This record gives sequence, structure tokens and C-alpha cells, in this order.
Amino acid sequence: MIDVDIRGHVGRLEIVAHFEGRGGVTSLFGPSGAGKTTVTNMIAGLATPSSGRISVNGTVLFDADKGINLPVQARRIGHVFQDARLFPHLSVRANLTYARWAGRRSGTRDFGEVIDLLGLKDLLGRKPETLSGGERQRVAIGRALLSGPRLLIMDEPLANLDHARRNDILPYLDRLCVEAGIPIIYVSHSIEEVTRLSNTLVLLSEGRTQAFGPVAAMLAREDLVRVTGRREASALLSGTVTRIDTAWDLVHVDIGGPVLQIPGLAAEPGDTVRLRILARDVALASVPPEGLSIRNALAATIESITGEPGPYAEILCSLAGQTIRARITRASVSDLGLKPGMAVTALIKSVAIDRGQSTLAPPASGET
Ligand SMILES: Nc1ncnc2c1ncn2[C@@H]1O[C@H](COP(=O)(O)OP(=O)(O)OP(=O)(O)O)[C@@H](O)[C@H]1O
Repeated sequence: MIDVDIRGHVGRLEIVAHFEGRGGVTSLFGPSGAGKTTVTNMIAGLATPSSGRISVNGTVLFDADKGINLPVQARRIGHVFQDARLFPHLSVRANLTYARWAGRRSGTRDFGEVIDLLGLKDLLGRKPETLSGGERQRVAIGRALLSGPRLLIMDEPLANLDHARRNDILPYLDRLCVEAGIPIIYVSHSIEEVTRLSNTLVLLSEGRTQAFGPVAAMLAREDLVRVTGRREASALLSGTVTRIDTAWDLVHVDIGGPVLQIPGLAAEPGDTVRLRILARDVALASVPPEGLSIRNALAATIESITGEPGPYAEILCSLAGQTIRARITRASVSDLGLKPGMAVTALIKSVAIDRGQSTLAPPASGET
């Protein structure tokens, strides 16, 4: 549990941050210059708020009223930055064992466990300069974990990686986020990363936390859409894998009654998955359509319709107790006579997260 309620300044920007992370991964999301790094620096003790309180799992790191301001070392926070910041003259093994030595406390995580978790076994004898960017970041994360932190902060750990490297490392982050056993603060510009990895999403803009909450609920918010842009507007569905249809290479995911059929998802029956579905990939029909190539046509009920300037409308629909977002033309809304409360069929063209990463994702509810 992370509790942050602070005020302060960085340059001319006033910081007013208030959020709670209820275990698992708490993501700080917002545009460049919103103050994300500054807030993490305040949590880590690298910058000092002017007032307020910060606690992690009940340990107070900062309390202005009580005069508590633990020094950086005493906060026991593992910090992973955009650039891995490894010791260049040391091997991977020495970088990792140095961290363990620096941690010097009982209960420090088992070396072998971290090596397995991050797939570092074959890298141990190498020097940082011979590693790819993604491999370096995995070592940096391992080093942070081995110092026995009470909290792990990852500040845009994938920002310097190209698309392919990012996809290489994300499955490791999936596992890490589920298995780390400590709270994680994850900073990112990428709504895709944030929705994939986090339990709680904190929206930051102009130095202020605008809102925070379970990631699925936050995705339904208009203020988040204003930051991500309409093209990225999405919803998150949680489900359980019920069947692998090897004949057609489709995975069946039960989302609480209705079943989605998803291509290319590396999962086993019984796995819990979370699926991010972009609003632009969802169409609506007022009567159940026939002769359709789209496999995922599910009964839904319209909750709200948001008209906006321009040709499109945003429609939130409930579907088996979850929420899905559709973006269709205002002309179609008018032609079909769509209204809140109306029963419709949601046609899901494709699922944005359609690889193995979803299999280990934490529950979308944000409660762990
Ligand atoms: N040491 C500093 N002195 C003056 N201004 C600063 C300092 N550090 C950051 N700023 C400014 O404070 C604002 C918030 O910066 P911060 O790095 O916290 O934002 P951010 O949300 O992490 O941005 P990004 O996503 O681009 O990394 C920015 O306008 C930045 O230019």
C-alpha cells in the first residue's frame, strides 16, 4: 500500500499529488512535464515536498507535520531509470552482487530467484557494453530487486528501447509485476504499457494528480481520454481462458458469461487475462447481425453516449458487468436510434493485447 499526499515545487511548477496504490503496480501517467519524475523523486527522497506525507506499507517515509524525512538510503527504494546506469567496468554478476551487498539486510531476495524471474542466467559473465538496451534494463531491474527494497520505482524503463526490444522485455515485466511481492510505481507515457501492467492508474497533469483508481475504471474516464487522445481510447476486459482451439488457433476467454475468441494469445486454460480493447475497434449493431466475419459479437447495453464536435461519438456499454467503449460516427448513432439503456450487439474487431503477456497480468480491478 502506497499513500502519497504531498505538495511542493519543481522549478515554477507547483506539485499537488494525492493518491493511494492498493498493492501491485501503481502507474503514474500523464503528458511530458506533468511532474511524474518529480513525484517519484519526492517518494525516493531525491527531492523534498514542502508539506504532506508519504508512507509505504505503513512505514512513514516523509511527514512534514511530524518532522519525518527519511534519508534516501533509509527509504529502501529500488529505482530503475530510463538509462540502466550499470557500473560499466563490472560484469552483470558483479553489478547484481554489488546491489545485494549494498542492500545488506536479512530477507534480501534470493539471487537465483531474481535471475530466473528476469532471465539473466546467460548474461552473468557479460559486461554492460555488450548487452542490448532491453538486457541492460533487465539487469538494472534485477539490481534494484536484489537490494531488498520495500518499493520499486520504475521511471519510464522502456523509453529508450525500440519497439522490438520493448516487446522482448514486457513479458519479464508482466511476471515481475505479479511476482515481485513489493509495491511498484511505474512511470510511463505509454497507455498501452500502463494498462497492461498496472492495478492502479494515477493521472497527472500540470503537477497535479487529476484522478486515481483501478485501471479499468480509469480507462472509462473522459479526462484520461483527453490525455491519451481519442485514437488510444480503450477499455479493459478481464477474463479466464476456457479453451484453446488449436484447429483455428484461437483462445476462448470467458469474460463473465460471454466468450471472446482471440487469435495468437499464448495462454493456458485457467489463466486470468486482461484484454485492452480500443474504442475504434468496436462497432455496434442495433439487431444481432448475421453473416459476419467478426467472431466476437456480444450482447451489451448502452450506458452513455458522449457527442463531441466532429463526426464521432463515444459510447460506453456494459457487457457482462464490465465496460466496453465504442467509437462510431454520430451519423450511425442517429441512423440506429442509439440511446442509453438500449440493448445492442458489440462487434469487437480485434483485441489490442493479443500476445502472451496478458496471461500473467494482475486482475484489472486494482484490488490485490
Ligand atoms: N531541476 C529542475 N529545475 C527547474 N525545473 C525543473 C527541474 N526538474 C524538472 N523541472 C520542470 O518541472 C516540470 C516537471 O518535470 P518532470 O520531469 O517531473 O515531468 P515528467 O512528467 O516526468 O516529464 P517527462 O515525462 O517529460 O519525463 C517540467 O516542466 C520540467 O521542465
